[in-house]
Amino acid sequence: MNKPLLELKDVWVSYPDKEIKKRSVMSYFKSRGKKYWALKGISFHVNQGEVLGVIGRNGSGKSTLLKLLSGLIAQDCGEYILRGERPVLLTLGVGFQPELLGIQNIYLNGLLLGYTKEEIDEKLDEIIEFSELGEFIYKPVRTYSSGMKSRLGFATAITLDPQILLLDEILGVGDIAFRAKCEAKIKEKIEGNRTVILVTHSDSLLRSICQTAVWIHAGEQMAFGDAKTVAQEYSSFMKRGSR
Ligand SMILES: Nc1ncnc2c1ncn2[C@@H]1O[C@H](COP(=O)(O)OP(=O)(O)OP(=O)(O)O)[C@@H](O)[C@H]1O
Repeated sequence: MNKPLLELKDVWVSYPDKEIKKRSVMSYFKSRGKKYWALKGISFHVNQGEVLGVIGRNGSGKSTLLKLLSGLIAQDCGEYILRGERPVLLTLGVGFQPELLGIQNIYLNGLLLGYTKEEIDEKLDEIIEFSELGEFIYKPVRTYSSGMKSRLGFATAITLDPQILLLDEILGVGDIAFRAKCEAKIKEKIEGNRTVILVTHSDSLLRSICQTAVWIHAGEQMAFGDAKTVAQEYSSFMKRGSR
């Protein structure tokens, strides 16, 4: 059997202590060098062609995990093994220049994701069609709603087809019809042997499109495995209202 495309082994990630700002100047000096651990010992793997869901409450560390996987930040300790191309992170509105037109942002994002102008030219019509933005594609992104930004970002990243796509709550916005279209496109990626890692608050999304899932709570890994089982554990936990 092939080795996983991506593996984390006991990975820890910290930020400078976020409480420092609130304290006095003296306590700032006393606490210099202190760390806030956003991820504490995360271990999981993703195989080629799998869709992995990352679930957890607000502030649990999901975005931090995606930032780590995309190479935006590095772990303090533990191992991150990548046996493929660097994953491409798609977050809502990140990387958009509000004063540029939608179509210019497609090129900007495409280039930032590492594609050439010719590759983007080739896919441009498909991206615009998928986004369903119509004439808005020739308007500045500052005039877009959050749903429209999400359409543009999703259409660009999914059409350019990276080997590993990271989606940060991108499916939580937009109308039901567009969401269904995105889900269908992700399923198409799975059939095309592409790998997707997506962050969500929705256990039903985990059940419908993910094969495996990781549940993170306050930086700690509560579960990793079959998506339906993890979704079940997460929803019972949420119903109990545990903290
Ligand atoms: N740049 C940063 N500096 C300091 N602390 C940070 C930074 N970014 C995130 N954190 C903290 O790390 C923790 C995890 O944040 P993260 O954004 O990864 O959570 P999340 O699960 O994605 O949350 P949400 O669901 O609300 O988007 C939070 O307590 C957050 O305040």
